[in-house]
Amino acid sequence: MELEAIPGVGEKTARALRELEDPAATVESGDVAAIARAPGVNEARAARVARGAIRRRHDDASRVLATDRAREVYRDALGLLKDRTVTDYAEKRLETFYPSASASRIAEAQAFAAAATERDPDPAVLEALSGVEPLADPPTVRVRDRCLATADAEVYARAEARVPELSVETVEDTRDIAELARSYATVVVLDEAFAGMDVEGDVHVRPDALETPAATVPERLLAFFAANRDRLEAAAAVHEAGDLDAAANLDALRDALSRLDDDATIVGDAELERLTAAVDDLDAAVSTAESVADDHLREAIRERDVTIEGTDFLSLVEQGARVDSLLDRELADEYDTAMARARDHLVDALELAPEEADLAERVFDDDPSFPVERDESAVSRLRTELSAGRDRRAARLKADLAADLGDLRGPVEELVRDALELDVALAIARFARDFDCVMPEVRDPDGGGERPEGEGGDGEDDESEHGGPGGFRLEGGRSPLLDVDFEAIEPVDYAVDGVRLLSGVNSGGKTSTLDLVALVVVLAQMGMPVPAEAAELDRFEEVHYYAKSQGTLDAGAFEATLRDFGDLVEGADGRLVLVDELESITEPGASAKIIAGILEALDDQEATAVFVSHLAREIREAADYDVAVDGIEAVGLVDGELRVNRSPREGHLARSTPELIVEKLAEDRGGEFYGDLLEKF
Ligand SMILES: Nc1ncnc2c1ncn2[C@@H]1O[C@H](COP(=O)(O)OP(=O)(O)OP(=O)(O)O)[C@@H](O)[C@H]1O
Repeated sequence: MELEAIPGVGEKTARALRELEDPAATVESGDVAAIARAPGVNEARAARVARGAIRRRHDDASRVLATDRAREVYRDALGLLKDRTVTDYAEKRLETFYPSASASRIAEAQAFAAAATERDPDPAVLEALSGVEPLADPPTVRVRDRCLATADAEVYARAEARVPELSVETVEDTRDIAELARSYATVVVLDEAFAGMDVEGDVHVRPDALETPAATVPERLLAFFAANRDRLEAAAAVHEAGDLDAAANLDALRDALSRLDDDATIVGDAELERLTAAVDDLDAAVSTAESVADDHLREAIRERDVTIEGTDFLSLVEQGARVDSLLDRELADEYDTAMARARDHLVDALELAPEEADLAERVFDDDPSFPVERDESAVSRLRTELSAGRDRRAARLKADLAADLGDLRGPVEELVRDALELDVALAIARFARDFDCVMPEVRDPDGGGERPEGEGGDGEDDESEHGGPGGFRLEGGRSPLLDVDFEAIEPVDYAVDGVRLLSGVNSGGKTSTLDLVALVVVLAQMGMPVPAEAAELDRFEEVHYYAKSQGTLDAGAFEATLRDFGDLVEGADGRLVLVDELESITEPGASAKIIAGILEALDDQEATAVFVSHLAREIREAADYDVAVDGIEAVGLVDGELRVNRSPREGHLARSTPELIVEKLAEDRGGEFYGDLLEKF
């Protein structure tokens, strides 16, 4: 796949993405964390790349969010979903859901969301999710006791790239290899040509060494698992808490992790621990053994009467002869016992194995002396033997563990990804539960689906080819973005096909209705469930939502706004237009005319539009066609408070707040003035 063909991926990003192991598959996977492993690509950029890949897959060039307010609603919708994630990953991954005009993309996202809403957001799973993060690549470990050797320049370059942990050395002949074997504990020769050579030391000819990194540098796998231990354990806990099928064998994973220390060394092997301790404690144990022998001899000498013959005494005095000979003669048995005790101490303290004990024997020789003296060269031989044993054991255990971890490497990647994706699904599930959502029906505007049925619609043309204006139908919609507790929100029913004016009392909920419609449409085209009892809508190409302007515009801003609407009415088919009190941009008379003109143009194009306005009557008069007006009705004034029916009534011009107040005064007070006033409405 040409990475540059993905919308939003330039040359630089493509170059970074090519550093990934399998760029095309990674980008297609939508795995934001995996994409973000490309150098210099942060998670926000990764989400954009994933979105671009989705667009490309669905040949989706749509830009549904056509205005600032529409984009704001999308951000709010996304925010509601993101608020329900546990991991940063899920937050970013949710950004790959965007309102689309592509039927296949919406269907794909709906399938994901529908499966997600089946999930049970179990608190134990959510708790476990808090420890899950994308797997990290630890920094390269340098291994200094092993090297790679080759005579081939190409192999050299490949080795440097593939196994950065080891030094790569150039060799020409076996002499060079023998030289290396003196500086490194292990030499791995990469060229077949050297097979069968006879070189002293730990030298292996392994032409496949670059293809089998687990065997060549087990440290790499160990470091990876050690660095990711917490994440792996958390991902395992998520699967267990949720009773989910795990991509990796969790027992095998736990067993492998229990053999691995945080610094990527081996733990839990008694033999390795014994050998490590023996090397570390060797000097101290030899000193203690000397003391044990000395104590014994000191005790023996103290309790012994020694008779020295005159000649011996003379030779002691005259020739400086050592007292050892005396010891040898007089205390031979005691000396043997002292030596035996010293050796026993060494064997016991260091827990030496029989073949090591043989070497320990030689640390204390049979030449009598007091104080007892160790044989340094024997100590050094013992140390070399123990260290070599320890290193051999560690290397074997590392290789064994790396082999086990190698089998788990792919599966744990999936295990963690599944846990993170579960967080995405659970966020959607929680959103759907928290706001009593339903999966909307998103219809193909060019036919196929049913037409929206407005209030009073007879549904007779249900089977007909879908032509004419588009629309939406909402039942029991409740916007979580309203400034009211969700439980206190009154459900709204509203069905629109074509162009409508929405009238209504002040604070009746007109703006809130536009917000609800925009939110439902944006969520629906993201493929998400929507906060309603039932919802169906045409798939809109663009959503143009204009919020109420703050006061009258000056001439320049007014002209700019008019130009916006000029572009709008000349735009593409399949638009949803939501406009809140456009009249506030200029004086009421002019506003009514302008709005009427825009409505006419939109009606001609069979767009779907809702214009909130207090000038419904004036607009209707100014328009050259019969403008449909819906109304949010006041049911009455109770204790000075308006009671409203939040669901707009179709074909009904709602009475305004002033009219209601005049009516109330006419009723309460009577008299000609209020009666005449009322008649003017
Ligand atoms: N469905 C609803 N359920 C509960 N309260 C609502 C609902 N819709 C609106 N409200 C309340 O009414 C308030 C006013 O709503 P909104 O701003 O939508 O009215 P409006 O008709 O646009 O008012 P205005 O004519 O002054 O612009 C909201 O802030 C909210 O508190």
